Amino acid sequence: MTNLFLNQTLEAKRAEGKNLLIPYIMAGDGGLDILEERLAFLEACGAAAVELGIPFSDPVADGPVIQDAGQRALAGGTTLEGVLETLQTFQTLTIPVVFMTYFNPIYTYGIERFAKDCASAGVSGVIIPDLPLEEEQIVTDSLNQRDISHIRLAAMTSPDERLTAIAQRTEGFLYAVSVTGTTGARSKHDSQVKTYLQTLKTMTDAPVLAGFGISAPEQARDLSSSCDGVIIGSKIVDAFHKGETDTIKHLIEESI
Ligand SMILES: O=P(O)(O)OC[C@@H](O)[C@@H](O)c1c[nH]c2ccccc12
Repeated sequence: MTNLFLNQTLEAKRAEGKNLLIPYIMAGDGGLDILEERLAFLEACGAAAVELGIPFSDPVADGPVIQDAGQRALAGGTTLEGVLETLQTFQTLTIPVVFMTYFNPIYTYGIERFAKDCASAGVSGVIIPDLPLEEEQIVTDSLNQRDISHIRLAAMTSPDERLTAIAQRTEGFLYAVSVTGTTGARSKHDSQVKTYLQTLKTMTDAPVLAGFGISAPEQARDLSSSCDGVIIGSKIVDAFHKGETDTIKHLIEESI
């Protein structure tokens, strides 16, 4: 089963006529003791869900801002175990949290144990950027048994046939990677991005969110007009690190 809390929350925001906005933050950047406060802040700003990164030593798809945040989190002693334990201590999560983690930390932790602990920590979904469709079943089955959604990523370079398979299998939402390359703010997107987003919309009933390279409300609204919303990482990670919470509030409020 897919995660109802995530599905219903996204649906409710869409029914209000809002664009979906999912901020990415790195767990443990600034310490795990501020995580609860950050989730509450993002929810109050109007975020639909939060994508929580698990720091990893070899983050192949991360750009420099996210890599640095990961290094800070690792230096502060953040582990997958610690993140799960911290989430367990929170009363109830009133905003859906989805993990963004490479496969290696899950494998090391133990796939079954990971699914079980995510469920008891209230994690709604998981994004695993380096797990190809052909290899995913062992993880997907464990997640689905615990009602955790496996959110798939679509790449602009994939042929239509593969995109269709990804779009049909995705749970919760479809993460439409909207650049070729790593994460990080960019000032503009390829003109083909909107066509790609519209094509993905025809392939699935799940919400489609564009991510990578989005850092301004105009950009977010522009891309959202071709799908259901956007994911913003580097800009938000950087603003939290600098203590610029007003920037985050403004960015979210003006994007949705
Ligand atoms: O930072 P950006 O360009 O706003 O992109 C979001 C991104 O950071 C976040 O979703 C993410 C961080 N690491 C990833 C690895 C793969 C896919 C996605 C991610």
